[in-house]
Amino acid sequence: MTKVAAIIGGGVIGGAWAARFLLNGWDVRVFDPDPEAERKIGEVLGNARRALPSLSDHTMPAEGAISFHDTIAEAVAGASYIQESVPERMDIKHQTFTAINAACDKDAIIGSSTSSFTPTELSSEQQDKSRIMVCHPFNPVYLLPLVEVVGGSTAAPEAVEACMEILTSIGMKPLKIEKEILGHIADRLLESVWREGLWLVNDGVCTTEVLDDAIRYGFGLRWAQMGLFETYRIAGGEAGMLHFIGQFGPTMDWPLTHLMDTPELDDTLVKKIADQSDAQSGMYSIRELERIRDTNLVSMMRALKAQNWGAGSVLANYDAETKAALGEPDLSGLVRTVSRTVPLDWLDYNGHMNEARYLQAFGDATDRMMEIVGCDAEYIASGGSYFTAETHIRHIDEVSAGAEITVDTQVVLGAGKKMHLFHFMRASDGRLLATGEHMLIHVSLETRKAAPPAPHIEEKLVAIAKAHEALSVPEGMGRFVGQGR
Ligand SMILES: NC(=O)C1=CN([C@@H]2O[C@H](COP(=O)(O)OP(=O)(O)OC[C@H]3O[C@@H](n4cnc5c(N)ncnc54)[C@H](O)[C@@H]3O)[C@@H](O)[C@H]2O)C=CC1
Ligand SMILES: C[N+](C)(C)CC(=O)CC(=O)[O-]
Repeated sequence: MTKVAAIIGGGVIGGAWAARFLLNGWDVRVFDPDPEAERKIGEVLGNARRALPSLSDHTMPAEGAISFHDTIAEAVAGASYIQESVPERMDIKHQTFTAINAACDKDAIIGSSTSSFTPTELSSEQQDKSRIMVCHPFNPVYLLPLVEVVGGSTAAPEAVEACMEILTSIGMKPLKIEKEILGHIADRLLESVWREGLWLVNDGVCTTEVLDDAIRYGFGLRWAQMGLFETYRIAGGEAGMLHFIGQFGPTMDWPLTHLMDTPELDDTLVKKIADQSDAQSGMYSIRELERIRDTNLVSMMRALKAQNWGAGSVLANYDAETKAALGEPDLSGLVRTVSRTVPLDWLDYNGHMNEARYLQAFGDATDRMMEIVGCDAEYIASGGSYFTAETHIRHIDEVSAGAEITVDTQVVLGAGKKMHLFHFMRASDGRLLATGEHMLIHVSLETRKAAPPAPHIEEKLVAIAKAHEALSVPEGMGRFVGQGR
């Protein structure tokens, strides 16, 4: 059954929530009084379609349908999840929750994007407070996994759990915050850095650009993968956190910060900041800046996925789920071993998928075939595996970021220590993009030498190879470089 989400308020944050749900297969119903809302959300969706599928190594669910509605009552009809993202004003939030509560399904989860308010404040005018909670996301919501989920003393624990499950299923990392407090956790941290930044620009210590450089060339990279405490533990050397605090604790009493003090945001300071920001980034439109940000985030998060670390482990778990949803492959004909989108970081200076990525996709296809025959992580840990001995790739057609590609695999030979595979890579319109022919040899990981596979693996491989004898010999098999066409 199609799942339905309602998005109430479709600005910067609501539009990106809409994209996150839609691209995860949910139908999305939007209410926003802004006559330009549909255009703006359309543009955010365009950027999300370009970036989000890049994070996964498997095809995402088919996109849901988006619709725009004239009232909150219409938008929330039939929705099991409702996300409020109206302006950060308590009067508007209260009116919105009243309208939502009057019309929504009685067991629908209602999340608020509020960056400051607590669930107790948000639900204070509602009879039923049990399904209203803070679900505070981070911009861009369609890429960044974190959502601070705060049920406070008003939301029902089972509603909070149900909410966390939904957010996990759309590839997010719901972080349950047990104690409600203004600004939750992350914005309290961000605000102290923001406040200090305003002072440094106000006092003429640096420009907006120098300040941003101080973050992105240094501690920003550390924070992205280890946060604050783990980073400082390492900074304490072998003695760790105790030594770190021993050494730097006393500096906390030095006048290094303005903390609660804010410079007066008068016209002069606002103009100074806006002018410096224009000089720094005014050559790009906001949509261009979003695309630059998204490409960088995708590359960084994919790097973390390869390490199964931090934000990357959320992606790895999401991929495991999408892969499991594919079910068991049919082995009687060509076997589907890869189905994915070409990610943004696979492009090169020619504006198409780089040659090395063809091998990466074929390598993934081989890994999948190994898994199918039983050479999975558990078997490899027991000491057996396959090594690739020879590869021949033909680059037949080009493909660009965002394109859907598949790899189908023929087992040419699967007897003894040998596994001879022939991969066909195709675009979604059926174009043959490349072929990959690979000879793999089973090895003992102890001796690092050729060795027979376990009987259950050879049996399965032989059975697939036998079934594939009915397929025609792959065109191009056994070709050599320079051979005429
Ligand atoms: N911009 C950010 O970086 C973040 C914002 N948030 C939170 O998200 C919420 C929305 O903020 P933004 O998207 O930045 O604001 P925004 O100004 O971009 O969008 C607000 C949207 O709400 C619509 N709106 C106004 N009155 C409405 C009503 N009565 N019913 C429905 N829609 C209405 C507006 O037309 C606009 O499209 C706030 O609670 C904010 O604290 C959370 C995380 C990050
Ligand atoms: C500026 N802000 C407080 C609304 C920012 C956030 O709430 C989170 C973010 O995305 O930075």
